[in-house]
Amino acid sequence: MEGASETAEGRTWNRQTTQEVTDLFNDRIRRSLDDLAAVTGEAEDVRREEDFARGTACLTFQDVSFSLRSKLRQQEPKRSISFRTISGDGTKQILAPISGHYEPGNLVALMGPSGSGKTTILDILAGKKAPTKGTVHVNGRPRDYLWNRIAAYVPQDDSMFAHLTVEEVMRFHADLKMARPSRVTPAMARKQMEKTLQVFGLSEVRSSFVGDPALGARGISGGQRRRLSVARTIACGARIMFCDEPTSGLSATDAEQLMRYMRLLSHKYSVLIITSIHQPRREVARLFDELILLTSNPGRAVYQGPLDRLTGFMAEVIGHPIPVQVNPTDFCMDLITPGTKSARDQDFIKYYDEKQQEIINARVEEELWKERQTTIEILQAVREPMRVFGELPPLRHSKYGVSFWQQLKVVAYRQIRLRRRDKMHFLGDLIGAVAKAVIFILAFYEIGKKEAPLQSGYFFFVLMACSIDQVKTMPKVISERTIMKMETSEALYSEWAYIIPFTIMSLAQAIITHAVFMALMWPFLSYPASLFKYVWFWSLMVNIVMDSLYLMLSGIAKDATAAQVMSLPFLIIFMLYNGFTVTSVTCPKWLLWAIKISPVAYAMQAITVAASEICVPDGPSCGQDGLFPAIVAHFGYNLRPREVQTREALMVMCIISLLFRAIHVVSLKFLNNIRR
Ligand SMILES: Nc1ncnc2c1ncn2[C@@H]1O[C@H](COP(=O)(O)OP(=O)(O)OP(=O)(O)O)[C@@H](O)[C@H]1O
Repeated sequence: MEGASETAEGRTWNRQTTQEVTDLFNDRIRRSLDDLAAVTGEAEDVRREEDFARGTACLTFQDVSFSLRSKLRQQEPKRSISFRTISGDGTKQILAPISGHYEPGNLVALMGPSGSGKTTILDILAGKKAPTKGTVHVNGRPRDYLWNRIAAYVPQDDSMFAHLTVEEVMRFHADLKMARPSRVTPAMARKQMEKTLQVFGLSEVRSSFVGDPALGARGISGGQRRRLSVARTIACGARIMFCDEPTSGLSATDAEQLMRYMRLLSHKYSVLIITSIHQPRREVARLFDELILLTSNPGRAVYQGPLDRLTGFMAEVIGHPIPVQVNPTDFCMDLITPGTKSARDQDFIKYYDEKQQEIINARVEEELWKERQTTIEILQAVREPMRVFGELPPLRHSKYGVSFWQQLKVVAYRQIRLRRRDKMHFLGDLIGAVAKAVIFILAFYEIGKKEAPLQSGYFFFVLMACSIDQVKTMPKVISERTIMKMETSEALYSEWAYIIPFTIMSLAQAIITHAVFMALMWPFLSYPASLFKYVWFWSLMVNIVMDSLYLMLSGIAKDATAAQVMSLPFLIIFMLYNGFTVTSVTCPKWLLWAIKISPVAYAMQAITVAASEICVPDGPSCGQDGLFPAIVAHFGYNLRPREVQTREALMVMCIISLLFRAIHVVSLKFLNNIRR
């Protein structure tokens, strides 16, 4: 198919039979694997596939730097601070200005000692972190809203849902990033995914759960998680990829296989891949085309250029020829790591500042003026060869690869699956509801036959139990949030596609478990059935409002401990000013607002008033002592007509709940972003 006219071929191919399309597709898959076997790191080891190497993107960055406001200045004596890292205005330089230009079809290694700013520069180039100064351009233009459609990022930590299989993780990403041509059947897509899994050595574990050692959920190994993290990103078909230490935790053989595939990808399809890596062995190092060497204190570039020129550079410029039997990257790292016995970082810096920087700056200036494809043109070009396999949906002018409905469908389906799989989550809730019901039955058995004041105590404790019921969900919601943040920062889906199904499902779960609690407990209380709807409804309302509170805090807080601490003032106000222990009669006037916003107070009032009407001396067993009217008066529940009270209670509870949920949405969108 190489070299043919795209439109002519496109028309011809579209007239092909389904069998021919399938054969073509399978042939491509097979050839990819054959090509991988040929990757050696020699020049021309990989042949560029012209048809599928369209839509190319180069990356240019100019004087990119990153600094932080430093607290060290106030804490440490001035002499102990390196003059190079803390400037006069108290900022700490993490990354000194660096410029560069990288062409498509290159595999670029980013190396440097720990803390030299490799992650920082990757984050800046990938658009995860704003630089303090400097600009990043793609094809000579600032990155636009379509950036995440052509770029992908593999972070250092592999945050994934424990209860998804390897295959499902892969499919989730592909379904949200790639539009599938009409004649590519699910079976064909699966075959392609299997190829990727095979390349990454994951075929054997394709049906295994990812797992999470922190949660005690068994799953694939750490190295397999790392490979999956890279594989799912690669499967998204990005034109520029950033990988933060993709080989960490991998065996030498696995690391080599991974980097060989990256070389294949970059050379065959003209993808630009920039990856940080810690001292690769010789066989891996030779797979890279370009090298960016950084040193630390502060992080700064000391060499930028082709990797195969490193040996000459070391001998001629630095005056340290690389011994034949020594790994060149190990040798370099020893020299550029400040503070070591063999450190020659100052020689590197001197040469870089005096000679190399000027050449790089001139190149960057020149490249920025060249006319290249816009992002939308890149996306159009990438689609063209795909027409071989059928029609594609219209190109979306959006940062997301698929429509909102498709995002919603894929994300909701995953959430349903996770809830179904994470049996302990739902079952735990159900068991909790049953246990709570048993405790209440033991404590309040036939409470309906007892004195009215004791019955008020029962109402109060039901509401208390419903108030703190959902507090346990916060740690889980926060850990899910981290994954969601990671995924939305990659523009896999919008926050709404996560929030809508999440809200519906957590609400449904709360309603079901609350109903179980109430239904189990009620028959043992000797209350008339007519009171059930009031106790059930108002305690459910309290449950829902408090659930919104915990969700809001889970969106705002940095971690679960912070969320629990932040919940205390709310719990004190809502649960102390509850119209029972503190009533509108006993409360100081200036604190009446606390009762006015407490959902527990409204629910307590509504249930007691309903009980006073149902539980009368001549009526059902409850309230035979005739004390309910006195209790209603004592707590000041009779100050306004019941309809007004009900309307006000519903309004306040709905407003508070909506307010909390709105803050939850805003915080999910804007707070706790990944690496900003
Ligand atoms: N937001 C931040 N707040 C505080 N310190 C930061 C921040 N970002 C970066 N740093 C500091 O900047 C330095 C460089 O960090 P970075 O993670 O980029 O280094 P690295 O080369 O990737 O390190 P490693 O190889 O250990 O992953 C480190 O000392 C780090 O603590």
